[in-house]
Amino acid sequence: MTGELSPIDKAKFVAAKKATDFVEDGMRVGLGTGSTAAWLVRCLGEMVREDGLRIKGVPTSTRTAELAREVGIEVISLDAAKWLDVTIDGADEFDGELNLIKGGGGALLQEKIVATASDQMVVIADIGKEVETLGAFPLPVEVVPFGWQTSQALIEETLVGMDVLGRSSTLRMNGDAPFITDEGNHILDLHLGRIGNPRQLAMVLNQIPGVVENGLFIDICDAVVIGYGDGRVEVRDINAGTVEEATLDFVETDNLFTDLAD
Ligand SMILES: O=C[C@H](O)[C@H](O)[C@H](O)COP(=O)(O)O
Repeated sequence: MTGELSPIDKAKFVAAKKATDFVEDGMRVGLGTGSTAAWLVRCLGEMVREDGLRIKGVPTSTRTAELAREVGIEVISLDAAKWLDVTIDGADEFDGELNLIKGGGGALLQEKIVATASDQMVVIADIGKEVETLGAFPLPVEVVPFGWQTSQALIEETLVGMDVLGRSSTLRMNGDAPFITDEGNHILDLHLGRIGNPRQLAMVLNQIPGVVENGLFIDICDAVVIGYGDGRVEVRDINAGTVEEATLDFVETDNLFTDLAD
């Protein structure tokens, strides 16, 4: 892809670019999934090819694994890495405590496993992902295909006792067929509107038979790099309690912008 980027792509790009500050030579790095994470993979690939950065990447989806290999990043499995220095990933929503909704692209299971096996998780996002209260974005829940409608009914029943606005859910589709995750499961999107107690909901959902994992990431994220369409970035570190602001230049190269992942 060449030419002028939209403000939202600029915001995603500068967040991803700034987040490369968290990556040092020799690190084992968890590579997220989605359009923002794709920018990160491309930026890291460029650093590998042009600056000699040596990293081992653990991808969170087959899509990211393909892109990482394509841009020159050495890819290893999580079991080979055992533990990661940092994972950098996108999010669908983040709140003031850096709790997240993830899974809009269906990769939440591998993403949560990889993020929790890391010393640090850094989220990269455009400013539109920040919310006061999680829940406007439908919460993805990964369920096994066997008896998924029973799991769905149990989930909706469980939501009656929860601090949420809505309780309906829909099976995610891919055209005419159910969406299938990398682990061969389905995704139910929960239309909750507002999640009053995300910590409680995350625990309760995972007790329901058939539920594999949910897209609430509680106390997992350490820092967020927020991008704006004009090139500004803000790095909020929840542990250090610091906020850093900067402005990045756009350096559009064919290397970085060809085959932009969706
Ligand atoms: O399953 C997908 C992931 O959780 C993504 O990181 C999330 O959906 C954000 O994606 P994007 O950067 O494309 O908005």
